[in-house]
Amino acid sequence: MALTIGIVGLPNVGKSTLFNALTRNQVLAANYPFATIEPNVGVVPLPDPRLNTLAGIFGSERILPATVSFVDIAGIVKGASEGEGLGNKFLANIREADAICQVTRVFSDPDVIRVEGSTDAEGDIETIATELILADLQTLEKALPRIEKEVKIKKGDPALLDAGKKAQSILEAGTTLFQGAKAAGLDLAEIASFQLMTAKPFIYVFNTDDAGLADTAMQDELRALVAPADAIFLDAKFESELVELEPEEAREMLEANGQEESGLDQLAKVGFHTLGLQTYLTAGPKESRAWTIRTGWKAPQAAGVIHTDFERGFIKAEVIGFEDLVEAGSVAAARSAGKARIEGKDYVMADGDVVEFRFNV
Ligand SMILES: Nc1ncnc2c1ncn2[C@@H]1O[C@H](COP(=O)(O)OP(=O)(O)OP(=O)(O)O)[C@@H](O)[C@H]1O
Ligand SMILES: [Mg+2]
Repeated sequence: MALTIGIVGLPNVGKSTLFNALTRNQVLAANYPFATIEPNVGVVPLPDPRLNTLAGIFGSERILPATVSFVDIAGIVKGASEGEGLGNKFLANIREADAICQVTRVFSDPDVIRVEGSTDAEGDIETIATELILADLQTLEKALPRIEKEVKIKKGDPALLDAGKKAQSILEAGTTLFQGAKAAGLDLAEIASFQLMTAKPFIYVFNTDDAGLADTAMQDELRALVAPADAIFLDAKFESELVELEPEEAREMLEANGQEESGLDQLAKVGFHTLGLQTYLTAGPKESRAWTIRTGWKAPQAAGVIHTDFERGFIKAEVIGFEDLVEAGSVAAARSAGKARIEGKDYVMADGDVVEFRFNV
């Protein structure tokens, strides 16, 4: 499962700077609006120290972490739905994303230009939300009449039409679908095929500076503003410098800055949390590898991520919890300590399960 996160925000707020830090890339990040025109896509391995431990136990030749793709697009301005700035057609590049990461400026550097109409974080968040709502409305205005016609000649799905109309009225009231669906009795799964932007889970990244990282009162305020969505506070410029350093140096820099973990690692974790994802692990002499699944998935479904044959021919799984395996020191020792469990098709996977699937082909 390739997890994709689309990055949105006003122009010149640090989206590409964040993207570069995330992907160790060198796309143009510059102090003028609309530096980004064409989208940038980058794949980021998800840091997981458990894989190094497993590779040690199994003598694995290589490590394959789970990955997250990030898509950095142009900035959106007020009126984008009517063609202001670069318009909003470029949003198509994040239609298929699993989640949206909204970058909001809270750093104060007066040398970095704010686009017209941008004043504070709250106003900026509202501008972006409004433009995404308008873009979704445009999508529905195109799609619904077509479905309506199909339904009339008994070719379309009336339930889809109903769900689409419900979505339309939520959006017309100025609410994002993610926030408004539940109260309106709309199941987001029913409108998945429209690929609406505001139906996706949101993660808010507040791009700040040293002063902001230390200002917990400001952080609490912004966190409350976007709750129940997750909020992350990081200095994208600092993060992009951090990734240039050797890991040891980077750790020292972080410590000197009073941070336990880089903003990027936080973002990866929060992304997983927001999307209800977790990883399970496989290991052997060839490779130690992490696999991304949804929380609550059962063993056969999890096996299907490796290969569809694994799901179809699933017999059972031998499962050892990561901590148990480390404590025992080897699979054989874990087995004799009774820590290796044979699980059937109804087993609900836990994060950090080390698994070997048995299947028929
Ligand atoms: N935390 C920060 N503190 C100070 N300056 C920053 C910070 N983050 C980014 N910047 C600066 O802000 C400017 C704009 O950054 P960037 O190009 O990443 O923005 P963007 O959102 O991608 O803009 P666009 O929509 O035009 O592509 C750059 O000069 C960058 O160095
Ligand atoms: Mg950019």
